Amino acid sequence: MLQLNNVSYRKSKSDLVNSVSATVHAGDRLTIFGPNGAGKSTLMRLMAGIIKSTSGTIMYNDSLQTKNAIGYIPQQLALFENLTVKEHLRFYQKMTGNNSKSFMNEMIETLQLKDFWNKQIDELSGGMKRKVNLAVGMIQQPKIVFLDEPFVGVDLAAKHDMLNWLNQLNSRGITIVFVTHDWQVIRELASKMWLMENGELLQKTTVDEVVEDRVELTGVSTALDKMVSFHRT
Ligand SMILES: Nc1ncnc2c1ncn2[C@@H]1O[C@H](COP(=O)(O)OP(=O)(O)OP(=O)(O)O)[C@@H](O)[C@H]1O
Repeated sequence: MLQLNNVSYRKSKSDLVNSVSATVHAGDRLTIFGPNGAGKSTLMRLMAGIIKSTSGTIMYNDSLQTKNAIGYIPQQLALFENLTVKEHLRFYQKMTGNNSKSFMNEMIETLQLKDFWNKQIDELSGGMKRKVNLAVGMIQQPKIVFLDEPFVGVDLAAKHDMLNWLNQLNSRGITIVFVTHDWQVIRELASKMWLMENGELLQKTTVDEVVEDRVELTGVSTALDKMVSFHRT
């Protein structure tokens, strides 16, 4: 579905992403894992087409070359403080041209947005805003979605709603690529895992292999080794 060939991204004389080659397949549930500053967000932004690689190529298959096929949900909330939840979703619905009532209803239902449907964004808690941020990013019904730390500050109940919906979408074929430091989310949402450090993609593995200690980590820092070992069963 998406293939990276020796992709690098250089800024201020350093390689934030260094010669990454990998493939994302249709239907994947992939997490990119690694310490702060590893280059995870930068790699996702490259894949989502938000920034352009300095060298190397990213090939998208035909299904990703259609309008609205690629979704990106940034870590920074991109919401208008003085619009209500309803106004937000109607606005983005118009912008993306996705008028599917059933999708909108499913989203409202699963994310339980009705509870604060007519509230302005500046009246919402951080966790509620995250739900709206997710809804706004998904309204175009992308074929692949990149989510950067979508669960920061989200309580367990809201997290459950969001995970439930993302898993539903994935079971209908949407490819999910995300970054998080939240291991509970990784266990519930990811199947594949890329381990990243210092701009390099060190290992392509699976969550099961990591938690069951079936992956041999070579050339990783103590920090990454610790981050992985903490979560072994
Ligand atoms: N615009 C920029 N210019 C220069 N350096 C940058 C820029 N954006 C990010 N960086 C640096 O690139 C490196 C990778 O950043 P990135 O945000 O991709 O890492 P990350 O793995 O997502 O980190 P975190 O887990 O903390 O979110 C960091 O060292 C960061 O300081």
